[in-house]
Amino acid sequence: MWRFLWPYRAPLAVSASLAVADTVLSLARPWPLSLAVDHAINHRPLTGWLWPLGGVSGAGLAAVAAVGAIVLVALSGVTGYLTSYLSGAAAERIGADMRETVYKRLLTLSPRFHDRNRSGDLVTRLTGDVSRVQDSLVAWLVGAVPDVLTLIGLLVVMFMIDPAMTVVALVVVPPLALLAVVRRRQIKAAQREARSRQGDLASRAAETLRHVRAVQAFAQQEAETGRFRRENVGTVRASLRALDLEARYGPAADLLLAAGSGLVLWLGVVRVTSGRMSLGVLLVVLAYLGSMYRPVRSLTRLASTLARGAASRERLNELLDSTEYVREPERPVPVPASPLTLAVDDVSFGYDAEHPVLRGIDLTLRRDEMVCLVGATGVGKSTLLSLLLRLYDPDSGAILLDGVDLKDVNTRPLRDRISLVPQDPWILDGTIADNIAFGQPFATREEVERAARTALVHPFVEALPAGYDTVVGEGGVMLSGGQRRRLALARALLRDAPVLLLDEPTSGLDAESEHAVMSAITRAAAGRMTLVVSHRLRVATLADRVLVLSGGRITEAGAPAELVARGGTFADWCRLQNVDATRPARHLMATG
Ligand SMILES: Nc1ncnc2c1ncn2[C@@H]1O[C@H](COP(=O)(O)OP(=O)(O)OP(=O)(O)O)[C@@H](O)[C@H]1O
Repeated sequence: MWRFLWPYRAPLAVSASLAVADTVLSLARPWPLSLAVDHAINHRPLTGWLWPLGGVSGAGLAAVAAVGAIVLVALSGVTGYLTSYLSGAAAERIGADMRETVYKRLLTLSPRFHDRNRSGDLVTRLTGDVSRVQDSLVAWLVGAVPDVLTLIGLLVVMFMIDPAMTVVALVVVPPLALLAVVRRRQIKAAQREARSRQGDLASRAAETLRHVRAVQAFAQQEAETGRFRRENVGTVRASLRALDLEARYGPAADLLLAAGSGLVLWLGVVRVTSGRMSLGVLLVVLAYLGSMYRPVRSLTRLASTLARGAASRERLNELLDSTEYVREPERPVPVPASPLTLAVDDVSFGYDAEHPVLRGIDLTLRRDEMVCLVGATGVGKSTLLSLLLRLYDPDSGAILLDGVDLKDVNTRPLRDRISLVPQDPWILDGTIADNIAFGQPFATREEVERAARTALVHPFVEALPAGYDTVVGEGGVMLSGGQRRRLALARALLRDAPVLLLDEPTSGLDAESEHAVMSAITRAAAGRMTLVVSHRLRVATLADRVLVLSGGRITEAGAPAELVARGGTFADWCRLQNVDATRPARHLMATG
């Protein structure tokens, strides 16, 4: 966490200095009282630093004491304001930096990490936990630092006035410290549990709201509300446990402090009555004691805030310290600017060690070639695309772009060479133009429109009142499935990358749209390496080669007509889907 504090060392140092000034002012605050009691009322001689007031009358001394008290409070107000504002502003900025760092890290962490963690919980960490750490920072700066300084100052002055009484007042400190340490540990554990419950609750709410249509279609509102209620109650219970620990802590600390005050009062009265201490000094000592116990008490209360912050800090550190991201090479090799081949060489991969998904896959993709990977659902087709994008690294084997292993290049330039049309076209809540330009933010409107025309987005956009500036809603809710798919295709085309990966590009389209998208793909594939993954075998008729993936291996490979002639699985599937793969469609599509 120190790296977040370091850039704000100047304002933090200024506010710490002001806190010292505030401490000095608060140490001076009881002295006007002593001046009034011992000198204005009891007419004790004015010695030491009070000699300039030698000739002043009793009433005059009382007025000096009153004005002094007001000036001290006013100055203290100014330093207090500046300390609060400067440290609070620094904490806000530190919080913003922290949020940005956590967000950046979340975007870097590999899909493996995101597969394990629920997005609602991650959002809770990004917002709620960062705020709590920020609160604890403010508490440190505005609370702990001035309190500790005040305490040290008070102890020094009290020790100078009366060492024995100071030692008596300090008797309660060791049990208080023990109480703080034990309670802090318990509160932190309870707060961690509460935060994790809150994260789960946010995840459930986010997931349900994202799929609210399904919830309504299956009439599950009641059931979902019930499930939410149970988790909500669990969250409240966890928070109450933490609250209970925090609430018990205050009175226990107060009791210890009261015991200390009682002892000092008794000793002070004995000393005043035996003439070893003036009443004014006793009043100052008691005022100091009150002032001393205030920071001690607020420090004990602070322990709860800090424990809460510590629990959140642990949750953030889990993200910041996570090493679950695709490693960038130490000495990266440049990525070929316009590669000619993409080769998968004996690649095996599984999401976990026990369940291999791909075993010994070999495939080569050449420029201006379209390869179609077909296979049953869940066989690992999309997984292979993820490996080509280096979202995961293969367990064995290598993927080579013009002979360069993907592990030896930086991910950013590698992904710049690849355009992906994902199976589930991801649409963000913005305009159609924003969505098309997502991977190419500086594209001109002409370039956006050109990609939109190729991907057959233009015809339906023209019919919309705001055209390319139409806002499509969260997840593209205002578009049909087919429109979303075409939008994703336009986005991929705009990137103008040498490698084009298409995951089920024609699923969910009617025959006419399928034909149109196939013709768009044909035009987009010109001069590129294109790998299409599909169930729909009509799209396979576009390909130069078809690969059949079965049981994690490639079991058939060849031109579509060749595979039909061989009479294997592909031929059977073509028969089932009523597709004639003996006539290559790519040439027909390209010529319109
Ligand atoms: N993130 C993941 N974590 C664990 N297992 C996964 C993950 N993604 C996919 N799988 C599993 O890996 C296997 C291959 O999944 P993949 O999505 O690659 O199949 P697919 O051939 O693309 O299927 P479909 O045609 O239905 O899209 C499946 O058994 C799936 O359950």
